[in-house]
Amino acid sequence: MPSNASLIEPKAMSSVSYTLYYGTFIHTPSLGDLEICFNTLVGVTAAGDIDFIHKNYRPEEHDYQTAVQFFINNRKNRHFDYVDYSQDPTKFFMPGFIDTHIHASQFPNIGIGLDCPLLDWLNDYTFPLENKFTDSNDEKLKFAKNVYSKVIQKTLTNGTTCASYFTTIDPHTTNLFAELLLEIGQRGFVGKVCMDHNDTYHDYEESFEDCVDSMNKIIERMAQLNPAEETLVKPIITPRFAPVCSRKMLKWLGKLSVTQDLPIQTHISENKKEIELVHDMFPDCEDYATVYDKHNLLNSQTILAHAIHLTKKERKMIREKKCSISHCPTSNTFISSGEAPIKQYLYNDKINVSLGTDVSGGFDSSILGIIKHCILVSHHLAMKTGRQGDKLTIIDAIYMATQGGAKAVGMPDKLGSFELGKKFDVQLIDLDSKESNVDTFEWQLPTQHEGDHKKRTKKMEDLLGKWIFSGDDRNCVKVWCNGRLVINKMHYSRDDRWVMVEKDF
Ligand SMILES: O=c1[nH]c(=O)c2nc[nH]c2[nH]1
Ligand SMILES: [Zn+2]
Repeated sequence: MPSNASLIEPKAMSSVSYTLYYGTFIHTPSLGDLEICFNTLVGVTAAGDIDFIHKNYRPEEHDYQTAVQFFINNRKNRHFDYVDYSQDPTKFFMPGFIDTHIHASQFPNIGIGLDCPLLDWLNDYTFPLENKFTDSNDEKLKFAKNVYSKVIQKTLTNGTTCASYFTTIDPHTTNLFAELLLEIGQRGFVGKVCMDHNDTYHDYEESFEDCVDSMNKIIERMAQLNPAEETLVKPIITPRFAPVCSRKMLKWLGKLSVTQDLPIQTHISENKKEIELVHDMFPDCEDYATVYDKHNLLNSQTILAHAIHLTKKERKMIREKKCSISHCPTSNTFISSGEAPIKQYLYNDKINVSLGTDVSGGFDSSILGIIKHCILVSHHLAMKTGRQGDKLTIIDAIYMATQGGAKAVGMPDKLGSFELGKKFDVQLIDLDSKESNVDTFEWQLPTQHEGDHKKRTKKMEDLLGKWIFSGDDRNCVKVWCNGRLVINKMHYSRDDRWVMVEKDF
């Protein structure tokens, strides 16, 4: 938001419903930049677009009635909601989290397979589970529906409003997954896993021809599914990782990305044995990144998960091709893959980095959890290297979880922060929610009447630390996706002080 924001004239709008949100809005509009906006009034259209922002709006200083009147007159619309949390210092709005790497089909395996290295972990735990989604008879559809509904609900209740998912090789249950996203109300990129060369586990692979057929099926189905003029679910081209893909398939997928203008996601350089395997399988390619580049799979719409052991040359290539990295610290720790030097990627190599839960290599489906873990892992890396500069800050982590994620999924102008024209994909945090694990004391709260703005801001920054390190899903009390309220835990709360009124001024 511009710091000298004044009442901004909203665009003409014909819809009958409009919502004004008033309270503290916190975001990281650019890397290293945390903005805490107290007493901010945000207007959201029925289509879920932010079309009005007024920072530091004080009813007692401005003519509040006039401002609301302005809305009504300009819209010929007397019906709107007004939601006010401004009096409560423990409540604040944050952009919804964006999880840029998660395997929906692996949700039942959370917590299973500790310390099993990647290639064994895939054969022992992951491929057998994913294979259960194949053959779409009624039983399989029931199985998939159960798992997929749970993972969407779980991530949404943790504040994830958008995610880039891997499903399995199966197109039918992948389409079912997209339908569930729309029904439950989460924005999603849906990746049918492509793998036609699984040398170590032949039970779970597809032929090249089946892959082509399945991709056509999901592209066609998702084009039908979205509501008019909105893209809430979108296919994402998903070669699983180089070791299980033929050159023919990689080449076809690269071409498909261009002809259909579709994003790409895959894994890269997660584990040292995996890197050796790629060198053996693609001896003509200098490194792992070159394998993808040779097949036209690296561009500004590519998300590369893990990227722990990159060479300098690979980092340069990733930067030049404008790919994004999805950092998955929980998974990298759980299956002992390594510590990625994220601070260097962000600030020295100038690569866009986002966060991924990587369920179920990662055991935590909450991006708030991944924020904690990425900071702690970076501290361990700094202790090992002796470089203080390897430590990630809270601001870095929030950025990766929101605006960095928005860039990674190709929606930097629509998601990730509070700006005019962006979508209202938002979470309401309440540190004082029912059964909250966060303890706050009266003297730690930034109040309206705090004369000193700096002091109030510092107190809010401290509260952010409390939320990140001792908070959890219980503090994420409301979630909106595309302006639609999709999670509401405040129905029965004694402390529910929000008001929703339809006034006739
Ligand atoms: O963490 C991971 N999870 C997976 O499912 C996978 N497949 C290839 N490489 C992978 N890494
Ligand atoms: Zn993964």
